[in-house]
Amino acid sequence: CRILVWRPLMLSRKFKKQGISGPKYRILQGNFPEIRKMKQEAKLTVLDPNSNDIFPRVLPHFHQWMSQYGETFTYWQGTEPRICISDPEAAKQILSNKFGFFAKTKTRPEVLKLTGNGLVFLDGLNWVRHRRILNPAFSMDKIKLMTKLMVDCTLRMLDEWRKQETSGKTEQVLIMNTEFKRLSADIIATVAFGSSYAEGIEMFKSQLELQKCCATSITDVFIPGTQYLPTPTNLQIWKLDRKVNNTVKRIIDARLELKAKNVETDYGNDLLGIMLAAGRSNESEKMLNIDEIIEECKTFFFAGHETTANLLTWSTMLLSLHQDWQEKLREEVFNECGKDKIPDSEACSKLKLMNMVLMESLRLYGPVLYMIRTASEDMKLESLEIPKGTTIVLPIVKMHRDKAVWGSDGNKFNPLRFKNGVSRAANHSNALLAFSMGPRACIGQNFAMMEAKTVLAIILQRFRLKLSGEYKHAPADHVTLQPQYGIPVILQPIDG
Ligand code: HEM
Repeated sequence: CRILVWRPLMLSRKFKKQGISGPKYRILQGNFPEIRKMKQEAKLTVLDPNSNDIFPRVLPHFHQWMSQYGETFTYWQGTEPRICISDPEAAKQILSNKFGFFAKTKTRPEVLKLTGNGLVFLDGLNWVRHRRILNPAFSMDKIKLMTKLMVDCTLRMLDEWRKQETSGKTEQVLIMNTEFKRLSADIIATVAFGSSYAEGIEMFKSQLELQKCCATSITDVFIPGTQYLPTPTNLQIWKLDRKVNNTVKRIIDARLELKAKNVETDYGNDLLGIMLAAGRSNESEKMLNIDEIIEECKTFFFAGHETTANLLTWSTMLLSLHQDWQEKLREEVFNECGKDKIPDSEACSKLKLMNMVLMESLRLYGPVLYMIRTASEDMKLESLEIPKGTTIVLPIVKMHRDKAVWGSDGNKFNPLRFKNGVSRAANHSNALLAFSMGPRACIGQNFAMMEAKTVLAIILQRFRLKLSGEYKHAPADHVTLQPQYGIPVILQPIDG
């Protein structure tokens, strides 16, 4: 009674007193029925490829409620009270809070199966311990060493493309989102876990299926306990989870075996090696147990491949659409890396224009659509009083194109806005939240940027890219931002 009726009533009143309202609460369901309906309708639309105004399509419920109730509004995710806030200063206060007052929001069990209960969802001392152990795996020195492996995986993908070429044809059409997902799965499997291409692809396939289950269930009411019922969806989720766990265990066992047979003197200095070494630590604050290692493997596999694949996908779409920028980047790649030399980390760090294009791509088509935090105490946020237990939603898709923050061309593709650095691109220094900010900012940011630059440099050296006439511009919320109908791109060999 308290959760279903009393709390929603009291909280709605508390917010109303502060001049904040939103769609009406419905017992148990909250606003799920409206969210489902609006999302289904939005998915039927197709946008003009030149339009970057994707907010109404991707998060139609937020768009609708903002126009009805104002930029700050409340809504109900089932019985969970949520407040949506788009102000970058408020976002900064939330994300930079070091005392855990804006904690990670508890997530649904099926999402945890997909992402693993690792760094992304941990909180408190557990998070501190994990982050301290894992940080060294992502130092710039380590990432530079990883670049060579990233190159090898990319060249392997190009070999595959060559095999698929139809004889006599110089051009070929590829569905770039699929290609990049496979590639980034291969890269994270090789670079972070030292595993084989086959194992990487197996993880990628199982996680892709799990992601489909999550994308459909996320707008259903969650009743605690139902995750244990043998429903067809749960049976499917359990099966996929078992597959993922088995693959992870095989990868871990292979590494332990190398050490046991004295083929290697330590566990290796990649992410997996660092975690396994922590597994042997005698100091509790430097120690990870085997279950924690398995969960972290799932987390890094998912977070490490899905997001970067999206960055590559949308950047390719934008470069295919903006031929002038494609030419500028190719020229830069030729100047810094040469026409047919394999790019290394040093050359890639000199690609200033490419960096600007990637930032603009992350602004307009960043993989993470919104971030959420829960107030663990009654909190004051600027003039707003946020009651304990309220979930705060930061709608990145909306904030990244806010004309008041980014200027009148907020919806336009203009990489030059980043020419003086990220902090000067808008009228708030933390306006770009693609990698978040503060203590919980993305641990893999440098890794992702190095991977994106390496892969794009190698492709631009060899191909001209053009969008196929089949392309339908339909960015959609599938846990991350995905092209609903894929991104078919025509690749013309440069020397062809
Ligand atoms: C373009 C690529 C990427 C984007 C846009 C991105 C974005 C983000 C964002 C927005 C967060 C904060 C989420 C939140 O607090 O709610 C985050 C956290 C995280 N990311 Fe990334 N990410 C990317 C690539 C990567 C890669 C390559 C890895 C690993 C290899 C990675 C691993 C993580 C982890 C483990 C966290 C949790 C950090 C913590 O809470 O301490 N990400 N990422």
